[in-house]
Amino acid sequence: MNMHSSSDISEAYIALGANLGDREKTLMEAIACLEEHADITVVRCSNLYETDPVGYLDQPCFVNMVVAVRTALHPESLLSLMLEIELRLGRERLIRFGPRTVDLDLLWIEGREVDTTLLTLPHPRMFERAFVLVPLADIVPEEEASGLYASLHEALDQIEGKEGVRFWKTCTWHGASALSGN
Ligand SMILES: Nc1ncnc2c1ncn2[C@@H]1O[C@H](COP(=O)(O)OP(=O)(O)OP(=O)(O)O)[C@@H](O)[C@H]1O
Ligand SMILES: Nc1nc2c(c(=O)[nH]1)N=C(CO)CN2
Repeated sequence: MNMHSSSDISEAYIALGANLGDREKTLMEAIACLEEHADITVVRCSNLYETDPVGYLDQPCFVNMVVAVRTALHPESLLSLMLEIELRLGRERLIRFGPRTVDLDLLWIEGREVDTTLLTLPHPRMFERAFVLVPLADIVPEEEASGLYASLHEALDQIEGKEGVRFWKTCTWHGASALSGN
């Protein structure tokens, strides 16, 4: 039995990044893993951007994107699923801000502010990062009630480093069947 009523469902934004291996394939696999979960529906995907590394410079360019999901999961459960997906896809934590097969960051959940040792929402560095804001702007609707649209565009107007974020490809995500070939 589904224990969640539709009023428990909120929209969440998740940033994805990869700079090792087949970056696009890994990002599509990460989206498939999210969608596989019974309580998550991926509703929008940004374009894919190739981005210069920020923070730790001696590493390959990243591919970054953002997805919007609708979910009945609590924020902490969503985060632990995201960490599990990173591990499943081969992520190792070696250098802070360093190279990674895949990274999933929980950016924003409508109406939720969290500040615990495991989770901070909104993500504390999201408004400083062009590699997050540019793809996020692809998929946040202007009528977004929470004010995210306004905050994001205000930050985007002022932020430096947008030239390090280059459109690469449109997203080819068309549901899990697209990956399995079914
Ligand atoms: N909003 C959030 N999204 C993802 N992780 C978060 C968030 N808030 C707190 N964390 C915590 O941060 C820890 C480290 O995350 P991670 O290794 O992905 O950091 P990072 O990618 O190196 O740096 P950054 O967080 O700046 O992207 C996670 O284990 C998680 O508990
Ligand atoms: N361009 C880019 N740079 C980064 C990224 C990322 O996803 N893209 N992630 C980091 C770790 O949080 C550190 N630096």
